[in-house]
Amino acid sequence: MAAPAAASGPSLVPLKVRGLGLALGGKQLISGLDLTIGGQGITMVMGPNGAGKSLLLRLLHGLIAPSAGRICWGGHPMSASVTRRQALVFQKPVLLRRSVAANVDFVLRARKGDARQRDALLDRVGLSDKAGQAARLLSGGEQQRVALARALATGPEVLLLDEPTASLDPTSVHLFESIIRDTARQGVRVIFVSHDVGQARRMADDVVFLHRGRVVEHKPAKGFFDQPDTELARAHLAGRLVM
Ligand SMILES: Nc1ncnc2c1ncn2[C@@H]1O[C@H](COP(=O)(O)OP(=O)(O)OP(=O)(O)O)[C@@H](O)[C@H]1O
Repeated sequence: MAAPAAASGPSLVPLKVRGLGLALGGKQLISGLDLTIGGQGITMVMGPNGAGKSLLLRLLHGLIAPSAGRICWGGHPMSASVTRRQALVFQKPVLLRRSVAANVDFVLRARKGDARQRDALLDRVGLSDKAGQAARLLSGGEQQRVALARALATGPEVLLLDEPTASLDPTSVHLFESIIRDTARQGVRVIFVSHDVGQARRMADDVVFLHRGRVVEHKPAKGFFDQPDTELARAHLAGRLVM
């Protein structure tokens, strides 16, 4: 399937997936999945509930091992050194019972980062004024921005996002999206799972549409939204696709 390219910018780590399969609990959840992402811009992953979007992100981040096939990032097969250059943000923020600043410091320390970098990261996610507060007492949107600051603190080449704004209000969503756009412009490959068609339209340079553990379409965003190739994608966009 053709992999699209968007605006010019710093070159991003390419992804090549071939014949990916995953069986769990006796069920074949992903099979024969091929995907090439080599262009610029943000890739949105869409598909109905249970399509395999979260499993695909976990496979791409090396959290689970495939039953078949291979995944190469920048020409390198999955390994600890590949995944160290990636970060994954989940729908529910995973934070330490510490202050906002300490949450970011914890990640930075492993990378020999300093307080100046932490302050810059908190500024980037709009949380400078909350640095001393307990992270777990922040609002959901603020906690998700702490999670994003922690992800960015790792200096990732690849940022994987699994419905990170699903429980945020529109203002928090807007802020989160603008940070992601800036991050992508600065040379980070962003792969973003979302159920929200409006968000996918706002964010996507290309769209990967999954159904039943397979890539059904991978197209530049405009083509996908204006003229999907398949009835499955048309049905999904119209809100009438069931598994
Ligand atoms: N550990 C597991 N063992 C067995 N089945 C699993 C496991 N994890 C996920 N599944 C199944 O795999 C399928 C794909 O799950 P996945 O979470 O990737 O879907 P998704 O596309 O992210 O869905 P949603 O939009 O609802 O979050 C689902 O049918 C799910 O029940």
